[in-house]
Amino acid sequence: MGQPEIRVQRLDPELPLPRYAMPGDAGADIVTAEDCMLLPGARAVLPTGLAIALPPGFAAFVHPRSGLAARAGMSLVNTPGTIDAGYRGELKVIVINHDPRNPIVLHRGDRIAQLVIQRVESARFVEVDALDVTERGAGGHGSTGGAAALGS
Ligand SMILES: O=c1ccn([C@H]2C[C@H](O)[C@@H](COP(=O)(O)OP(=O)(O)OP(=O)(O)O)O2)c(=O)[nH]1
Ligand SMILES: [Mg+2]
Repeated sequence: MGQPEIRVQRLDPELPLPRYAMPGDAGADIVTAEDCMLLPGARAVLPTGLAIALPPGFAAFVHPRSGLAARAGMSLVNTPGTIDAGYRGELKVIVINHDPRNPIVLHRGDRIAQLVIQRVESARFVEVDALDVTERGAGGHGSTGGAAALGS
């Protein structure tokens, strides 16, 4: 399959297009258009200066960056954020500071998240009276065991 082409509008012409840091990367980095200081536990909705037109049958997912997560405790509230194919508004990133002690300072132009472009299915939801029988059945939420014990 060829590389899909995605039209991007720079709402803020000084900021870069989404960019894969290395060839073959899954995530293309996107930046914040605004400075921001996140106190411990705080969140913010950050503009990116980008709008995109995904082709039908695609979605983009806004994922955290592991470096910022490991170094500073930053994540996204709704990770991964879902960008619908029909959305033409500005891409926003909903960041959160999970560090219990230290604030996180972000500057305009900092790479704060990464966009993963994926093909997705649009399903038909068909109502039935009963579902087919499977080995798992209704077991979930740790039903197969092996979960780490909670600390006391
Ligand atoms: O991290 C995100 C998540 C979503 N969006 C935009 C694109 C997406 O297509 C739209 C709606 O997102 P979602 O469906 O997750 O939010 P909702 O609360 O269900 O809003 P809506 O009722 O508009 O669908 O908001 C972003 O810019 N960033
Ligand atoms: Mg929605």
